[in-house]
Amino acid sequence: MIYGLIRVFLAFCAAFVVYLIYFLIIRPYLWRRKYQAYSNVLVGKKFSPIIGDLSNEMQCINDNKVHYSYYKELAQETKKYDLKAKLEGPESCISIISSKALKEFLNLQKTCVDRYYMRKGLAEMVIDSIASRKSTPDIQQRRKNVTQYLGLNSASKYIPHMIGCCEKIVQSMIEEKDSDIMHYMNELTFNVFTEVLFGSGVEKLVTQLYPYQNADGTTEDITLREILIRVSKCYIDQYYNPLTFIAPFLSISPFSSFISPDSSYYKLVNPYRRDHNNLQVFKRAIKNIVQTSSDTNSVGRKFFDLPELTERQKIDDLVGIMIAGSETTSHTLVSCLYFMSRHPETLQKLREELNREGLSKGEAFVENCTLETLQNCTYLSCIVKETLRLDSAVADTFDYEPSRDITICGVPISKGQRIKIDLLTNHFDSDKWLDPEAFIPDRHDTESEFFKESKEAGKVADVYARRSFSHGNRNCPGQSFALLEARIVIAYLATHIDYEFDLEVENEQGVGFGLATQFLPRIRAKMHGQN
Ligand code: HEM
Repeated sequence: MIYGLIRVFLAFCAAFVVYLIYFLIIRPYLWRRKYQAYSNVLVGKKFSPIIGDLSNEMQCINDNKVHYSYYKELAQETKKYDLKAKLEGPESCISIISSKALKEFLNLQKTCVDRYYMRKGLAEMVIDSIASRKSTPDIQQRRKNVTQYLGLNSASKYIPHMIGCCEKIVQSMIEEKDSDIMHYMNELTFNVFTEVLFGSGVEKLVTQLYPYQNADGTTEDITLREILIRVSKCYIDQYYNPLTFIAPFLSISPFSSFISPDSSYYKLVNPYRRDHNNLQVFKRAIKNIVQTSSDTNSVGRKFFDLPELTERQKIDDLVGIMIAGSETTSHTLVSCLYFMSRHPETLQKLREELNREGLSKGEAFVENCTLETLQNCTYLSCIVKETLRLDSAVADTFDYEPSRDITICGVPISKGQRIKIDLLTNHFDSDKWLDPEAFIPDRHDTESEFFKESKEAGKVADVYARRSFSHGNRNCPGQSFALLEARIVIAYLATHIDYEFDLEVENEQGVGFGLATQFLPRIRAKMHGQN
């Protein structure tokens, strides 16, 4: 009997080893070889089992510095191709690079390309949200709700609230003198969102402390904002954790594709179990905030009152928006401040424009900051656009998949293959942008000298050369909100503070503040115009 059991156990171990060899080495190797045959597909120079082509990303994260800089470095080489065949760990992914490939991809979206049901990284945090689901009519309706509640016209009523959030942050930054700017921008975008989503009177609730389990087993009481930042970072780390790819059954149920995702939470070991528990603390608190908020007109309440959605869908849509909207915007703000600090002439020019439009320090700012005034501030828009071009918060989109075998630019792509849109390479394409690595906001102003110079040099950026918010029927529905918020915050900070970044950071080449960056620069801020 005992020998029988040992034999079964050994047979199981042998089968697992064979599975690992096939899954980690043979399958990725064969996939890579398939695409090496196509001259318009970029395939990594060397085959690295297990980590695949993630080595660049991992190196950047481990070096605790420059993020996405490898996209810039490789852009001139990458842009020669239509597609990139990339191994993310042992998992394969096709990246859409050229404008031609993107056009074909968007065309296929109309018939047979849709979201891939992603169970890793940030998507795993909100598996019942819009972002992880196929484009069924109800998902399209849920996307419309986001644009309707947070689109430009609806969002403009939050301008006074956004300014109020800026006032508080500036006060704290000046009091602290030497401050962690990422932390402050996170706090700012989080505060903006909480009031927009949960209405007035939630401040007490969002400053309340909640238990958070640390990796060392201790429990700490922290705010919801801090939980969201930490949990998001943990889920990004899960994405790069080899266990997530090698043994997915440790983190999600093997039956999740067959049964309702509602029953698929299946966290066997840490960090998956711990991260999941912390996330549930956050979600329960969000539900409680919406249900107990006295403001029945809040966006959160509107989401909650939609009768056709399950409670999980409602919560995941809300939390999804908080993740998609607050971290991306805060990282963009840090980037923008950083570029203006490196190029003081741009900050000076911006201040002159704001001054002309009556946006100066104090009450004048509050009085004059309207949608119309902001729309007159061309240079302000250019600064935000140029920041998004040079340092997009995300390097590629969520995943897509075809429902049948397809070809893009003559390259066959099998049914179910993960596909993403590369969002950065085109931003550094020297055929489309003059001096692409430089921070030149004027390039986005069709009236500017630099724009004319670019045109004369034959560099004209087509619509697909700007990709920060992606394209197609699953692009970012929060674009207007993000751009409005970024313009208000940058205008407010430019008129209210003088600031300096750490010299060490200022002198670093290729600095970036994309989502998984480990860069936490400090700035010294004082009231604008004071000694
Ligand atoms: C600078 C700020 C932002 C950037 C750079 C950004 C970028 C993106 C990108 C690249 C995607 C993926 C699109 C795709 O898969 O093709 C996305 C999706 C999404 N974003 Fe944003 N975003 C930002 C701000 C916001 C804001 C403020 C909101 C909410 C108001 C938001 C809500 C969403 C949602 C809900 C999705 C999923 C859309 C879907 O799957 O249909 N984002 N965003």
